[in-house]
Amino acid sequence: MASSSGRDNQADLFSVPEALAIDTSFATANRRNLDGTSWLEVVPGWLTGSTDLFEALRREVPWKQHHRRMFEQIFLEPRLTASYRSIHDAPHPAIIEAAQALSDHYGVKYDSLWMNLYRTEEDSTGWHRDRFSCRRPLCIVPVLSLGATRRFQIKPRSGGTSVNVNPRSGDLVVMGGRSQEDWVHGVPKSDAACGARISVNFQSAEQAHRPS
Ligand SMILES: O=C(O)CCC(=O)C(=O)O
Ligand SMILES: [Fe+2]
Repeated sequence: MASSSGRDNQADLFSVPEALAIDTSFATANRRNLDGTSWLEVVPGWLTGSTDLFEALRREVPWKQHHRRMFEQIFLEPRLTASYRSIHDAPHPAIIEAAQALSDHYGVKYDSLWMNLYRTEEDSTGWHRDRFSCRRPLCIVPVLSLGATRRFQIKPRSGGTSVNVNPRSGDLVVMGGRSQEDWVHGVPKSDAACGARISVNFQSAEQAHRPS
């Protein structure tokens, strides 16, 4: 009897959702230089309890699919997006806490958000620079991944092989230095079936030269 109730307790323990928490020490941060002036940092497990945050954002954010004009043609973007011009309107308190931790750590005031919802492996973001949110040569752009693991790629604007990372739910990917000037990044479609992924891009008026 004792052992079977012990087992039950253990099963209960494992089903308890992890509390939402941010590693404000950035202890797992791993920075690599892309070249002499650009860098990419990955912080595995930066946010714990990310599944709850993923579910809340998926449910509560007013996701929309937008058209985009490219080469005189109009495309429906292969993903859903949402933007929050003020961090104070963020759809979950953990996002505000995350922005504060990022601002403290990277010395950039993150005050607005851009989010992507990749519904399935068919959704993607093409190669691009964050031109409108980064108008100064040196920028630091943190991107928090939630939900399914997808490939994030970055390659020199002038051509060359890409650096690939596969951020898991709760991992942070940070582009820094001249990476928005000299590099392009994207999230390609996946060959393997997968669930939904949300990426939260932290933006800053000071990097966009916008009055905050
Ligand atoms: O989903 C990602 O990891 C990156 C998204 C991105 O680069 C963007 O929205 O500008
Ligand atoms: Fe981007």
